[in-house]
Amino acid sequence: MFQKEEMAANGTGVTSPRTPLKSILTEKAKGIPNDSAGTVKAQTIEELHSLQRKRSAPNTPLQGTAGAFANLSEDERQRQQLQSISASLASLTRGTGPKVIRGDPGGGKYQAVSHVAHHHHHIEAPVISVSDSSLKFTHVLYNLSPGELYEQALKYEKGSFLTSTGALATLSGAKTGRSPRDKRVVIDDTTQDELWWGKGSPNIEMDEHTFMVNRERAVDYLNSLDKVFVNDQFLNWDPKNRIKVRIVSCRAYHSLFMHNMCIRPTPEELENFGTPDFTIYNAGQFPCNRYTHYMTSSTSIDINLNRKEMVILGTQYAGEMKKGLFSLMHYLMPKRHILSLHSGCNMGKDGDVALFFGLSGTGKTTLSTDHNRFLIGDDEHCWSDDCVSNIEGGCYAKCIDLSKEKEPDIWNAIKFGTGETLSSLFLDHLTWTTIIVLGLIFLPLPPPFVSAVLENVVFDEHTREVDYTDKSVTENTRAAYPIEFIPNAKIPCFGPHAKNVILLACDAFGVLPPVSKLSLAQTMYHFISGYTALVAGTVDGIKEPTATFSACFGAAFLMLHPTTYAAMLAEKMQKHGATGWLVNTGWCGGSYGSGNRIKLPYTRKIINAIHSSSLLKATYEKTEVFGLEIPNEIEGVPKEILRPENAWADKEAYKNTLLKLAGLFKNNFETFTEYKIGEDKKLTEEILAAGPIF
Ligand SMILES: Nc1ncnc2c1ncn2[C@@H]1O[C@H](COP(=O)(O)OP(=O)(O)OP(=O)(O)O)[C@@H](O)[C@H]1O
Ligand SMILES: O=C([O-])CC(=O)C(=O)O
Ligand SMILES: [Ca+2]
Ligand SMILES: [Mn+2]
Repeated sequence: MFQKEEMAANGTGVTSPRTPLKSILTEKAKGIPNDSAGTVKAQTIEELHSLQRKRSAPNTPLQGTAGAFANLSEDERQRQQLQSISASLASLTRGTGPKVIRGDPGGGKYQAVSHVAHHHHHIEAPVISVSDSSLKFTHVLYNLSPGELYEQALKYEKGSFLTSTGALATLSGAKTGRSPRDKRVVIDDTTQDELWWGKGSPNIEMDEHTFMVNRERAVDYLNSLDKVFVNDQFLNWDPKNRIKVRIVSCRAYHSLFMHNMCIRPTPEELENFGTPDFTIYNAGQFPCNRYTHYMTSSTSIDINLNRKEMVILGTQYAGEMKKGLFSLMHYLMPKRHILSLHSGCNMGKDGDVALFFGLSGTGKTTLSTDHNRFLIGDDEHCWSDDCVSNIEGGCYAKCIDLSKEKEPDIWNAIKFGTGETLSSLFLDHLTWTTIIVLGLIFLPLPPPFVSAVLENVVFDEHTREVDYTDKSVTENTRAAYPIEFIPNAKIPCFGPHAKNVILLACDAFGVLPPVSKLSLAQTMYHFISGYTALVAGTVDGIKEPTATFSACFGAAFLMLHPTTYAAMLAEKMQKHGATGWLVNTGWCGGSYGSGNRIKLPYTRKIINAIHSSSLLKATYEKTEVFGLEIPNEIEGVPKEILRPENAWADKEAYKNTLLKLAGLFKNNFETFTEYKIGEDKKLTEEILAAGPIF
């Protein structure tokens, strides 16, 4: 608010010398009370504009709450927060953190809250201004709200636009998918023994020193900017196993993406945030130095588990951050005997939970988002001794050919607005013991304002309507939206143990049946195989479907050997009596090119029959080669598509294709034949026998 003297000022700081004109008599002067609220309490345009925005710091800790810092003044709290961020951004060679200041360098509303922090971290070195970089300020945009991030994006980031539904459309730059070949993991004394290295592993090694070179490059780049975005957020809805993450990035798009995808802390939670468990330095706009050891391109995504850090150089594809954190969870959770899963998850009205495993584009998001069921999450989960919990706070849907009719909930989630939280509705689905065990208290929260980010979509310049069929930028167009945008999301996002484990494969060969019931050994066989025909686009450079095997339906994110996760899954399925299913969401009646992709409404009917247990009661017939149990009928699904050989016109071609695929399975599994799965040798033998026989 302006002071009296400033009110008299004309906005340039100079008091007007003019004598005011004689005022015209108003109604008030005539003795008529003016009860209309029609006049603004401002003397200048600048003052009027200043009235528009009420001073607040929505993401700063609330005053007067009984947190750890409750006795700290607001100033002291802000100072500590800035100190922590300065420490995160510290150059480890110079031994100091940058001078950080809160707010937008462009003169945003936080300018006045600015607070210099020049603090030492790690190494207590004397302050010598060794370079110009230590003289400049880095402005920190800390946990901005979607509205603020919109303004930042629209003002400063080329390719950012408002779409007709209020979602923010952005471009991810040259990369429109992840770059798994450029992912590196630091090998040290611990990780050398703990992690999965070598053939089939996604973990390409990097030494600590090279990591530090890339880290310094990223940190220097970030500090050279006028401003950086900092998000402090959580992973995992299970409060006992929550992980605190800090994401430092240079684009509002990245900050908004992570705001949507990670769990959003309440102001009180933020107050007690403290030191993050893991930090991402996203300097994706800046390339890595190709002269650096291990670099094979200008892109480098580096994870250092010991330092609890990740560095991104040379790619702005936001999915790298999401999946980098998922890799972290694949390391941290098994250490706590919790299984991390690349799966979707939903729950029926009776509390029956289903997991949907599958590689990118096989239908995890599409099929877990089901209007008749409660969504727990669409992509990343943990299965502990207590519950199945979502790791994330948002969903990431493919939106190529998205249609309002086929996927209404996803379509409607691509907006700017408030989410619906139905937390209280779900209380009766969890027993009180579960609630006590989890130590949870549910408080109805006001629905926050949130917003979807649309990546790489094409829209009409004038109407701003998105054309979801347009692949001009990429096939891998995506929408990232907070989970509250799904009307029947189950918040908090966790539920009881899984009853059905659905393995999704998008079979481009068209020989796998649309659905089959699996024995435990078969479930494990197919889980370890992780077959699909990779659908175009998500992994950079792949444009057409090709057969892929990816252990645990997500080898790209595994940190430990696949058998670790497989053994845990087997144990949990056995213990909780879960049934495994293999669902082909890919081709039928012929391979890719001659047959057609199975219609989504049919797949939904199949999934419904699994959920309702009606499929469990069906009669089955075993197929040759893969030995899969196929149901004889499912209501609403044409009988002729249930058995692939009936759907193929050319029976000979079918048989050949089937054998070809079986051969690919066999080849792929060879790597695993020497491993033991779980405690039981019997299970290992059964799994080996559960593959195709020909
Ligand atoms: N029969 C079908 N079953 C499931 N999805 C189908 C089917 N036919 C077409 N699709 C389309 O396939 C895509 C499935 O993508 P989805 O976003 O669900 O992948 P995902 O498994 O969540 O992958 P990612 O891990 O990359 O997010 C959607 O675009 C969906 O419309
Ligand atoms: O990471 C991505 O780009 C999308 C995704 O969920 C996956 O590939 O599994
Ligand atoms: Ca998805
Ligand atoms: Mn995924």
